[in-house]
Amino acid sequence: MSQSAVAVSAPGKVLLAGGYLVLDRKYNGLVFGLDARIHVSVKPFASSSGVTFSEITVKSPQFQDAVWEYGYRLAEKDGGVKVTQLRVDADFKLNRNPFVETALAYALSYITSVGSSNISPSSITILADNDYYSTSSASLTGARFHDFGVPLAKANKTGLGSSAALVTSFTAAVLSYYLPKETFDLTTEAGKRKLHNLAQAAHCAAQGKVGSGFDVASAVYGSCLYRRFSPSILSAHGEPGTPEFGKQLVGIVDESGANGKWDTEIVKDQVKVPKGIRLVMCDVSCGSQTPGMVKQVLAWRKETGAEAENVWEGLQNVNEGLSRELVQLAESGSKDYSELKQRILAIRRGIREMSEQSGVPIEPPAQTELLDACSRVEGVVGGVVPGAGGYDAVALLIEDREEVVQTLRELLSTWKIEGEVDGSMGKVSMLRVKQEMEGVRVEQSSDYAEWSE
Ligand SMILES: Nc1ncnc2c1ncn2[C@@H]1O[C@H](COP(=O)(O)OP(=O)(O)OP(=O)(O)O)[C@@H](O)[C@H]1O
Ligand SMILES: C[C@@](O)(CCOP(=O)(O)O)CC(=O)O
Repeated sequence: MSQSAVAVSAPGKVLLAGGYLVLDRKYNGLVFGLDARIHVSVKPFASSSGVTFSEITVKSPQFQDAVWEYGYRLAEKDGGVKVTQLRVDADFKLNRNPFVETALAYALSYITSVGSSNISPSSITILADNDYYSTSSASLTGARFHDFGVPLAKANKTGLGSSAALVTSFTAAVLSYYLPKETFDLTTEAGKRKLHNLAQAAHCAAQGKVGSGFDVASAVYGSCLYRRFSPSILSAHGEPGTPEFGKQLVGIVDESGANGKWDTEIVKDQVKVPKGIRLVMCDVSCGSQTPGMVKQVLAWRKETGAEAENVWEGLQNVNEGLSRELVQLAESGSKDYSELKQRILAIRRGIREMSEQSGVPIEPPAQTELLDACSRVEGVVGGVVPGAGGYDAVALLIEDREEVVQTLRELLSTWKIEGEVDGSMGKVSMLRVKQEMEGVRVEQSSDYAEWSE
C-alpha cells in the first residue's frame, strides 16, 4: 500500500454540440475539456495526539464550513465499505456532500475488493480552479486558488461540470493513494478505463440518475467525440453496504461482471481545434434556471415520434459537420472560416427548431440576441448555447487574437439579459477558460502543500 502523498487533477467540460442527442446511444456529442481543473490531493492523516482513528477527512478550503469527516468500515457479506459522516457533537447538523461521500464509498469499496482491506487514515484536499465559480473581478486577489468566502452551497457555479471533475479527480487520487501501481496506474489506458467506469458509477449514484456521462468521460479523456454507455450497465447494482456490492462493483469496473464490457465510445482524433482558433465560455447570470428541461424535451420526443426524430437526425448531421470542418481546418492550416461559420449557424437553426417544437427554451430569444451580437464582432466565428442550453451560458469559437477578446469583453460588459422566471436582468461575463485536449493528469502533490495543511 502506497503511503506517499498523491495529487491528481481533472478538467471541466463544455458540450459544444450534441446536447440531448447524446443521451441516446444512436447519436454522439462533441465535448471539449477545459483548462479549468479540479485538483485533489491525498496524504497520510497527521494525528496531533498520536492516537489514530479510522477516519478520512476531506476539505475544500476555498469555502466556509467545507470539512467533511468520515468513519469507514468493511461491511459484512461482501458489501464493500460503508462510510459514515462523523458528527462533532450530537446537535451538530450534518453538512453533507453527496458527491464526495459517494465517491469515497465507491473508491474504498473497490480498493478493499481488489487490494488490501487495511485502509489507513488519510487527509484529502479539494481545490477548484477559480473559473468554476463566478465572483466580482474586484474580489479576485490573484491567488492561485481563490478563497470564495461563502459556503459551497452559496457559490455561483459557472456550469463547467464541477461535480464530474471532482468525482473523477477524487476517485483517481484515492485509488492511486491506496492501490499499488500494478493494480491501478492512472498513466496507462487500462488505468484510465477503470477510472472512467468507477467514476461514472459513483457520479450516477450521487446524482441519483444515469445521465449521458459525457462530463465524466471528458474529465477522464479530455476533448473527444463521445458516444454514451448503455444505461443498463449501471442499473442493477446495489449500494455500498448491501450484500455483494463489492463483487458487483468489481464486475462493473473491471468489466468482468454479467454486463461485460462497457460500450462507451471515445474518439479523440476527430476532435481538433485549428491553430489560431480558440473556444471562449461566457457565463450568463440570470437568477433563473430551468429545471426539468431534459425531462420535457425527452417527453416531447417520445410523444412526437417521427417528427422529433427528424429534428434529431438533422442535428446529428450538422453536429458531425462541425467536427469534420474543425478537423479539416486543423489539418489543412487554412484560415478561411466561412464554412465553419455556416456549420455553427446550421447547428443553431437545428437547436431553435428543437426549442420551438418542444416548447423548451433551449436557445431562448434572449440568447439568440446575445449570440447574434457576439457573432457580429470581427474575429468571432460563431457561438452556440452549450449542453442543455437555456439561459446559463454561451460558448463561442473566436480567432485567438487579443483584440477580438478585448472587443468581446467590451460588448459583454454592458450587456443585460432578461431572466426567464422573474424578468430579472442578468449579466454576461467572459470566463478565462479555453479548450484543453488532455484529461485526467497526475500532479505534484508538493504544489498543493500550502492549501492542504
Ligand atoms: N470545490 C468543491 N469542493 C467540494 N465539493 C464540490 C466542489 N465542487 C463541486 N462539489 C460537489 O459537486 C456539487 C455540484 O454539482 P452539480 O452537479 O450541482 O454541479 P456541476 O457539476 O457544476 O453542474 P453543471 O453540470 O451544470 O456544470 C456540489 O454540491 C458538491 O457536492
Ligand atoms: C442535456 C444533456 O445532453 C447535456 C447537459 O449538459 P450541461 O449539464 O448543460 O453541460 C444531458 C446529458 O447529456 O446528460
